[in-house]
Amino acid sequence: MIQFDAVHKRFPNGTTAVHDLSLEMPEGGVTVLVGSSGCGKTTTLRMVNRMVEPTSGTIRVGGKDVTRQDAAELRRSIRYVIQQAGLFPHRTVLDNIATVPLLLGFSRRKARARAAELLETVGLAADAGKRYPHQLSGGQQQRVGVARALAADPPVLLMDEPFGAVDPVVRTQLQDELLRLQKELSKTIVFVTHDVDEAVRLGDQIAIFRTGGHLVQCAPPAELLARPADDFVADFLGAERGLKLLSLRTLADVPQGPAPEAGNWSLVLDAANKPLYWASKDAKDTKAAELPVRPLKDTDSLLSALNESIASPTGLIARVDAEGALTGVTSRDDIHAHAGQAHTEARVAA
Ligand SMILES: Nc1ncnc2c1ncn2[C@@H]1O[C@H](COP(=O)(O)OP(=O)(O)OP(=O)(O)O)[C@@H](O)[C@H]1O
Repeated sequence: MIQFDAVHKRFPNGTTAVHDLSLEMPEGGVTVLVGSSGCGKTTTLRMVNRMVEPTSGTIRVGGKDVTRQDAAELRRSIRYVIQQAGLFPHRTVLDNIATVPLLLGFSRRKARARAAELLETVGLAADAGKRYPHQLSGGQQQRVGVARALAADPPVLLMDEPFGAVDPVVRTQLQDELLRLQKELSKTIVFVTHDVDEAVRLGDQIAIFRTGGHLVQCAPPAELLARPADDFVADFLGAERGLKLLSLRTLADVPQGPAPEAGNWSLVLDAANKPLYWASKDAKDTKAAELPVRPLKDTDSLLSALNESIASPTGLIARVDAEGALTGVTSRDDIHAHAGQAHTEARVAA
């Protein structure tokens, strides 16, 4: 657990970057810091491992006041991942990752073996290890950055806009990878981002700051979206807050029925019962004789389901199991009803 208790940071030029911050970041959870530019997110992050010293107040990691600990030692148990990955350009990827195990006293052979393992952990092919950072894409470099941070097996990871410099598709992949890793490793992660969707996706709790280093609200994503503390938070989360909330709910609880003949349309399956497309039985409708179907699994979100039900010519979504075989269909009305219920529940729980 990381605890901020009445922490204040005023820089020598008179700027107050963080104002009277009291905040708990639970062990093994992801706390995301968001807010407008210059609101003190990075300063907050950097105070955890003493890259910036607070002017007053106390920060404890695992119950220990950070100012009473040796800064170098502290930084070994708290790794820092930044946007451009911060790799050494003249060292191979493997050597970049092995840097930390070497510092920790591993032999060269063991350090490289550990680095090779980590390369695999973050989803990179073994041959990427022989390349130099500039020979990798931005997304791959970012994975190397994460692998290097994990090399010391630190209990705490500080991540400052780590996925800010990659395109949206790669960004989603990196977020998936982080969520997968986090399920296995349960690190205490503090993550700074400008992207509300990223915050909702990754955060166990989200702390929203406003200019002057004021914490406005800290809550789990569903609570924040259902009950923003004030207009600032509501504006920050955006007009589609309701839809964002649906991204947190899965289809698992939504009932499904057998695939009916839906008006002029029927769902065509292959031999393994996998949905292929919607087929029109109307001979005049030749232009739209076949329309694509995007089947969804129980783990898909209510937001994807809503989206798909709007796109579907029948208003029905096809539900499949892990192998992709049809399990049933769900109507747009059922999805709407569940979407409404998700909102009511979130408001009541908040
Ligand atoms: N070393 C410094 N000296 C003086 N002022 C600083 C220093 N570092 C940061 N600041 C100021 O403190 C405030 C908070 O900065 P910080 O970098 O923590 O904000 P941020 O929320 O991370 O911003 P961004 O989203 O733009 O990265 C800003 O007004 C910034 O200009």
